[in-house]
Parts: sequence; C-alpha cells; structure tokens
Amino acid sequence: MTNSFRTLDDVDVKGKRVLLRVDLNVPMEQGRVTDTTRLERVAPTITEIAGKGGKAILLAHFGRPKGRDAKDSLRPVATELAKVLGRPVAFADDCIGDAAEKAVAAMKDGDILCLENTRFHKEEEKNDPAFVAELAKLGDIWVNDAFSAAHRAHASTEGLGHKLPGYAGRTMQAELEALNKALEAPTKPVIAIIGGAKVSTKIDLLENLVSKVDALVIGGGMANTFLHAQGVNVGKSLAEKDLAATALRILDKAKAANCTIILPVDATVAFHFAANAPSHAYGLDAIPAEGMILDVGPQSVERVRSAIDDAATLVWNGPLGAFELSPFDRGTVVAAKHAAERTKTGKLVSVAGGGDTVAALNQAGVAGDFSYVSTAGGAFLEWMEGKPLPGVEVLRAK
Ligand SMILES: Nc1ncnc2c1ncn2[C@@H]1O[C@H](COP(=O)(O)OP(=O)(O)OP(=O)(O)O)[C@@H](O)[C@H]1O
Ligand SMILES: O=C(O)[C@H](O)COP(=O)(O)O
Repeated sequence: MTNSFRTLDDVDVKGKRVLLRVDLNVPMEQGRVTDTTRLERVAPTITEIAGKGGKAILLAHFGRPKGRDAKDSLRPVATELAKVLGRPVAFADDCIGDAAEKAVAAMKDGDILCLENTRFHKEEEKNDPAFVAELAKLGDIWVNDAFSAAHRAHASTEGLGHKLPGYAGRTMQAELEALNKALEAPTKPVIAIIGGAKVSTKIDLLENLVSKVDALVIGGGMANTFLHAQGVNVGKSLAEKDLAATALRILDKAKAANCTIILPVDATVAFHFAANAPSHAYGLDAIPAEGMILDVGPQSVERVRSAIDDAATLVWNGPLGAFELSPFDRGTVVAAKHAAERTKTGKLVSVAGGGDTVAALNQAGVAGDFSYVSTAGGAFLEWMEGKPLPGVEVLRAK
C-alpha cells in the first residue's frame, strides 16, 4: 500500500523549502504540554530534512479555534518541540502573509521554523484555493507527516498536495505500515473501545465500525450521549443530546450486525469538573440532576475487563473518563493495565490511538506494552473503517 507513495527517499531536499505538515495537536494543561508523544513521533522526519540541508517549515493546527485565539497558539508547543529535537525551532506569528514570508526568507539550509496555527484562518478547514496558494508560496515541496490529521481534507493536510510535489514523511509511512501489519487480518473476536469527548466528529464512524468488530465498548462523553438516547438522565454530563437519533440508529445497526454493545451500567459522578472533586458511584436510574459523569462506575469497569478477556484483538480510541483528573482516570487505567497484561502474555493484539488516549496509556505506564500505539485517533478509526483518507490519497503517486 505504502509503495505507491513518493517518500523522502525520492527527493533531494538540500536547499529546498520543505513545507512539512505535522500534527502538533498535543494535550496541554495551563499552557504546558502534558504528553510529548506526537512531538517525538514527528522528530525523525524533521531531523532528517534539516540534516540533509532542507529548510523545514512546519505547518500544523492546534485545537479547534474560531479565528485567532491566543490560547490556541502553537508557540508553547514549538518551544517544547525544540526541547525534544535538541535544536532551535524559530516561530512565525502567522502561517501566511508578511510574518511567514519574512521568517521563511531568513532561513538557512538546515533551519527549522514553525508557523502559527493554520486554523487561525477559517480558510484552512474550507481547503480554500486562495489560502492554499498563499501557503504554497512558502515552499518548494510539501511533505505530509500528519497521519493523525489525514482524515481532514484541509488546506495544509490535502490542498497543498495539488499545488506542490508531495511526499510522505517517515511517521506517515511508519503508521500505515504498522497499522497494516497489526490489523490487516485481525484475529477474532475483535473488540473496540471508543470513548473520549469528540462525540459529533466520531459518532458516525461507529455506524460502520459495528459491522467490523464483534463487540464495542462505549465510554466517556460518547457513552453519555448513548445513555441519554436510551432515556437515562445524565445530569450535567458531557453529552451531545442532539445526536440521540444517531445513537439509536447505531444500536440498531449493531444488533443487525451481531455486534455486542457494552455501555456503562453505573457511573462515577462528581459535582465539579476538578481533580479530587468529591464523587460517588451511582446506578443509571439515580444520576443526580446537578451531577456530571466523569468516569465509568466500578461495575462497568469489571464489564470492560471481562470484554477484554473475551477478545483476541483490541482497538481503542478515547479514554473512558476524564482521565486527566484523578480519580476519574480509574476506568481508563484499569482497562489499560488489563489490556497490557493480556498483550504481554500473547493472548491479545492491542492497538490504541489518539492524542489523549496515548497520554492516558502513558499515565497508566503501559503504552510500551501495547502491540502498537498510533498517534492517530479519528484518522485511525476512519482507516479502520476502510475509508480513504484525503491526506493519504493525495500522496499516491500520479
Ligand atoms: N465523562 C467525561 N466527561 C468529560 N470529558 C471526558 C469524559 N470522558 C472522556 N473525556 C475527555 O475526552 C478527552 C479525549 O477525547 P478525544 O476524543 O479527543 O480522544 P483522543 O484520544 O485525543 O482522540 P483524537 O486524537 O481523535 O483527538 C479527554 O480530554 C477526556 O478528559
Ligand atoms: O487530534 C487529532 O485527532 C487530530 O489532530 C485532528 O484534530 P481534529 O479532530 O480537531 O481535526
């Protein structure tokens, strides 16, 4: 599959301005990067380009800002990236226009420059041709190393591939090779665990996923949305209530496809979204109206453990609870440790992906025990479904 790409082996980058799309969408708390996995994964491509005398011009998004918003600046991420790379990373306050052009013009061969968040321009997500042209002015070639954003047909993830000669970066290559190897012909039963907070952008994926897996464990904000759809009062929990009809349709599809759905049967509820907020386990018929479900409850954790015991292959995206806040990491950590143990004994092939999911596995101390950990969350799920990823398709040699 990957052989049809042009890669860094097919181009001499020396002296070239290389527009390098990376995924710097890392977990952050109070302006500090809390997990550097995505930075470590793109480091080899950046180092290779700079080492070969190319000018590495990094393009990336951060968060989902509506226009320019200081809290979504990539500047602190660029600072952290410089530490990971062990070399300077210059920064430009915009990804197009004067600021970007001047910063690029000042680069010497082997330099690294990070441009400000591409999503500060609404044209990025619209894949607007004039915006693509502005970006393209800054480079001679485009290298896409952002597998985890390859499901987005945005200007920097896809549009540039039509304007400049495009090449796959080393992480893009490695992710596709590893996922193909681990999941091309998965041993059954296959179980998926889907949690997290990005309900509206991921719920549609579940519709296809239920025909590919034997069991689907749903946790996190995704589970709250399903529970609400089933008539459970989820109080003030994170849930996208307008997606109730979609959730019910997915449950029907799952039944028709013989996929067992494992939803929480109890919940850990707090009244504040804060670490160590007082919390209790409640049955689903007794969630307080002012409460927030911040983790799956103890009985649900046991059900997840036994679902993992029944599986030969596990794919996982999205934490089961608000794992950044202790003790609401419990469900995620117990499930992660259990999956890691079974993987170590050779009984389970375990593949997990996603910015926060990887951070959660690191927090549980088991990322190294999984069969494969992808940087990608949504992109990984779409790849699982067999959907063409725009950021990958555009790289295929024409
Ligand atoms: N019950 C919950 N209430 C509030 N937030 C939750 C809950 N469960 C999970 N979360 C939050 O979900 C977030 C992670 O979700 P997300 O869908 O972004 O996963 P991800 O692994 O980062 O995938 P991707 O790479 O696609 O973003 C975490 O910040 C976590 O706190
Ligand atoms: O974190 C991710 O999964 C990618 O960076 C894509 O981010 P998005 O879901 O905001 O497009």
